[in-house]
Amino acid sequence: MEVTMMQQFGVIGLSVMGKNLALNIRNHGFSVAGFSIDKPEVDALAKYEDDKLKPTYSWEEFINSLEKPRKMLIMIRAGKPVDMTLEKLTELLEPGDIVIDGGNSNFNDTNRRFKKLEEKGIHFIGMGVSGGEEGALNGPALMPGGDKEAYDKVSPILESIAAKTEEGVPCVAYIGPEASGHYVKMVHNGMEYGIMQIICEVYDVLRTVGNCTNEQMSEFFEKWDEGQLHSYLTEITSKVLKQRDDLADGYIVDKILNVASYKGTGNWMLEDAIKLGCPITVIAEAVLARFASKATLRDGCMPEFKGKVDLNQLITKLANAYYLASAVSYAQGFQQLSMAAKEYGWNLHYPAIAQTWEAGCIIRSSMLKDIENAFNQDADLPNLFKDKYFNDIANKYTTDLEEIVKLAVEAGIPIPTLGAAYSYLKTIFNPKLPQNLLQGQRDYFGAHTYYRNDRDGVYHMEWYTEK
Ligand SMILES: NC(=O)C1=CN([C@@H]2O[C@H](COP(=O)(O)OP(=O)(O)OC[C@H]3O[C@@H](n4cnc5c(N)ncnc54)[C@H](OP(=O)(O)O)[C@@H]3O)[C@@H](O)[C@H]2O)C=CC1
Ligand SMILES: O=C(CO)[C@H](O)[C@H](O)COP(=O)(O)O
Repeated sequence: MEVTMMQQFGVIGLSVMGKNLALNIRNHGFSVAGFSIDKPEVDALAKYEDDKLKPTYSWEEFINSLEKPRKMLIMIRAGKPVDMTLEKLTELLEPGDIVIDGGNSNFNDTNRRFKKLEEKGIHFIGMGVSGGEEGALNGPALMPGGDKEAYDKVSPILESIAAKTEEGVPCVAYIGPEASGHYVKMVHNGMEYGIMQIICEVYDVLRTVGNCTNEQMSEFFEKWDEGQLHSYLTEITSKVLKQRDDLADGYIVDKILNVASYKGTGNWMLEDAIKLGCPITVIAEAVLARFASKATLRDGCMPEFKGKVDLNQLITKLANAYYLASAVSYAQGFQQLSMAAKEYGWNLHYPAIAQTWEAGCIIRSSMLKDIENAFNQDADLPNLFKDKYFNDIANKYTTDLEEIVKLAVEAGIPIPTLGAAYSYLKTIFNPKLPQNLLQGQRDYFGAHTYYRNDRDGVYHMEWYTEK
């Protein structure tokens, strides 16, 4: 009698991410079934079929191939497709089954779906996944949130497929209840937007003020990647800059249209920052810079630097400015996480979150170890720059950031994130902000009241006599 082997895990959606995650799971010794509504995607997976990898061609075949309680990952386009998939799954699943949504879903959607599936006894995990195509296959960073009980049942698979830190720790940690996992991924992506835009501005200063060639810039980023600026984004920037065009002469970076696209996770972070009142200025500028790249009139004069600089000094200052501005992007991300945790009642463990990002993901960098250390020393750190290491780098590098900002202004180069990082640092360490005047204005026109800096209580000034 033929015995049908049941699969330990299932993956729905076999595009770049889903297919590679299915292969990663199989490569780690777990049996996996794959399904997509798109038959060619299943056919592509079928090329790897073996006793641990089963392509399936219908919802029923997929569901019936899974061991109970069923454990599965949805890896499809975020938004309506996820709702449609969950609707189909609720017809077929049983209480106790576990569904993970690994796409970049909006955390508000995840909260809604979590509650809806909970009513049916189905466990729902909203899980951020980072690492792109390559990470999905060889080790992504995973940010699961939802039922802890359900997480414990899938954690052996997740820990096994995740990237590992230098110390061998899997880049996956249970984040917390409800949509906290997708929230953390959203913040990851916001910081990613921030650091990517910072790098673009560094590139702009290098090419305009430093008059550097693509090959030179590529070498600088390569060199930086060997030091404290070591990060995935530094590394790939070096590679992007030196890539030759495959359709014409020259470098591909000079042919790529300079209009930024986005799928919107950074935008969502900004939306929630506004709701929470969180000053994520660098990330906000990075989101807006993508919009601005579409809105530009393109008919003004090109940035031009007429002064003289010592290239070696420029490189050193730029490296320091890049490092410090990246620290601001991370600091703002963690600030939003702590404000969200309070607002939504989540007990987030910041060292574990930093550790999850140390390998496998797009924002991995050597700075994340310093962030992990900072939160290990003080779990309630109100701002990363309160930590000694980050306070020291702010003291050490703010002058260089300031000089880069001045050079960029002199050359007419827009520096929304470098400028925002500078202003943020000048704000958080400033005991003499000018918002006393703003409070006076508000009280003048709207009787909005103000606090005083010399005595307790709430005050209102009779600014003028009624006519
Ligand atoms: N690409 C990346 O680097 C990363 C992506 N992600 C996230 O992972 C998820 C998957 O990403 P990726 O692999 O790039 O693929 P896409 O985001 O391009 O989504 C394509 C997949 O979604 C499926 N799909 C679309 N509509 C439906 C529907 N109505 N019902 C069922 N399936 C549907 C597609 O099937 P069909 O071909 O039939 O349309 C295909 O399998 C997304 O949420 C993405 O944001 C997360 C981290 C990194
Ligand atoms: O999640 C990701 C990386 O971490 C995805 O690549 C995402 O699409 C990036 O965001 P955007 O498309 O808005 O640039």
